[in-house]
Amino acid sequence: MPHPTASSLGSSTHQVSLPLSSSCRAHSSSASSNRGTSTASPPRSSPGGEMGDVGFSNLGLSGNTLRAIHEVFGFNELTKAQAQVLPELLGSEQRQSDFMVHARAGTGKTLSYLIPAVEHVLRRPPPGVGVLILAPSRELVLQITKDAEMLCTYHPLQVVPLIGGVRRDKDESMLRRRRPAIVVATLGKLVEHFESTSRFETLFEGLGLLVLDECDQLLSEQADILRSLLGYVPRQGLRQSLLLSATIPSEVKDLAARLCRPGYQLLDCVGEGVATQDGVEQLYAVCPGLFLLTALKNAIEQEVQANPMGHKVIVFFPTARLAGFLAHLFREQLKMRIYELHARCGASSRMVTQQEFQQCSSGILFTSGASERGMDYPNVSLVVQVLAPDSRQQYIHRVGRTARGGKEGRSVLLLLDREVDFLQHVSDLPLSKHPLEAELLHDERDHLAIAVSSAIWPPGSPLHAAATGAFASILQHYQLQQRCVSLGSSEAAVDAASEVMMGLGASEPPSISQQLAEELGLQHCTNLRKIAPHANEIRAGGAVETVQCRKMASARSGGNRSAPTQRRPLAQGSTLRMLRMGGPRR
Ligand SMILES: Nc1ncnc2c1ncn2[C@@H]1O[C@H](COP(=O)(O)OP(=O)(O)OP(=O)(O)O)[C@@H](O)[C@H]1O
Repeated sequence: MPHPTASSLGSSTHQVSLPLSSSCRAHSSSASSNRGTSTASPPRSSPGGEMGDVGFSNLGLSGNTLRAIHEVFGFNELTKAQAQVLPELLGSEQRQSDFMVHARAGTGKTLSYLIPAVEHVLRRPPPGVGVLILAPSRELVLQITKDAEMLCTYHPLQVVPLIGGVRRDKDESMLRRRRPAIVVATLGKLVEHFESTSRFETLFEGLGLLVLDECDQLLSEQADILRSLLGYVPRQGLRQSLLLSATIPSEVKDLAARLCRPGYQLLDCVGEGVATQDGVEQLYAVCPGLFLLTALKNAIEQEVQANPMGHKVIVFFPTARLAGFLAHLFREQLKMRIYELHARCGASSRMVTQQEFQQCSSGILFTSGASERGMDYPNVSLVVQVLAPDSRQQYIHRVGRTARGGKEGRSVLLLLDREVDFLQHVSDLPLSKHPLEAELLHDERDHLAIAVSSAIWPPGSPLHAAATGAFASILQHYQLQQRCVSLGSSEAAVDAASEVMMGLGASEPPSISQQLAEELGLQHCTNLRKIAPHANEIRAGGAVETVQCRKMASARSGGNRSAPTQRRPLAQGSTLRMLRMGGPRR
């Protein structure tokens, strides 16, 4: 299929911004969402003070939409953000205007666009798909689909998700069978269909509404692919666009202005106010790399002890490989049950984990980018961020996974001592030093240091391979992604990554391939061990673990890879224990 010319993103329009009152703070219902359960619940009463005073019944919605809001979601009143946004969006079709919505995380943006979307297709039944909703991750697409289906419970409208990891022929048969009015998709999967599936574009000829959820991420990180997509769907003038996010930096406003029709409106529920939701206590602790694991374990432990039956913890890592390695380490070495969800998990396991973590009353999830935006896990009591986030926006979205819907929660940021620069980027947020920082760094009789000693994850073991991949991914993170922390030099990035790995129990920093070192601009770093390319190389999670490397490692450990105690660190004290001597002990 020929590639149509890209349209709207390239054209320029002028922007008319109509900021609303900035008095709209992030208050919403304390009622928990029905996500994660399929049963309808009775209407919930709204908590005084948390909600706006507008009822859904005042919006002039169709009877079946209203019934679903009351009976399936159990909501009566709009959140304050919804009260600002929904009347504008519902009345906008006649005015032919596009909208950008800026409202804090957890304030109900999803229903703010789903309700107008459903009313739109009811008023103007499309020949094919009438509403296309784009979101940056598979998990978010599935969550939005579920909400859309709940909202359509009493309407004969079908919703279909299109995400990576599902075969295209399966998508095609679902589209043929269900004939959806609403499609929710990740950009990559959608463009793949437009490029490869016969007559796919005809489905979208009657598209009247395009929604970009987490628009700043789609516009900045997926701009090229978004531009391709816009070549396939009806032009700007023929459809309405709604763009939403909890973070809309000014450069994104400029990009968005090109996607929207001239005269688009900005509905700003945050204004000059604090960018994070009211109910979240935000703390940070500064840890030497060698104590990172201790701080993480203690932060989780404190939460479990405070809330044995209802602790729900999300731990964010900067990379999928680090999340995977730590999940493995916690399970094997610390015997803790950990949910794991990141880009390196298979598609079906991601779906299962998402559902399980949504439904559990207590649990600990180790994750990375896949969960940081839009995900609505009910009752998350603690969010931990390990290492400095890449950006202010990332920090805000991650914090937004707790204290949603007017509830309360805590967030703890674990920064390396080299990363304190990050705090400048969030100096306007109510983030304070953890009052129990010293306790977080305390490892009773080096219990943890011993437990994670690398002697019991010898070269050749899955944990060793995962550690090698995690190390490479941290280097990649510092060299290519981290925009808020300047470590000063490539050597300092290697030192930071090495320290983290030693803190996680490695007896020495892993090595990476010469090729990867060159790709990351680290080939001249004398503090980095590099392995020359080898014919028998084995890809081990992004780093290259060669047969030669394994032989070397095996030789170092006495030639017997299956004998974990060659270096007897448990008897003599682990490398980590020894390295920590003189560190913050208590
Ligand atoms: N009117 C309402 N009354 C009570 N609860 C609501 C209402 N609207 C939404 N909620 C609930 O509030 C929670 C957060 O809503 P939602 O996921 O739409 O937030 P969001 O603003 O999209 O957040 P994010 O920026 O993280 O994507 C959900 O559990 C949702 O079901």
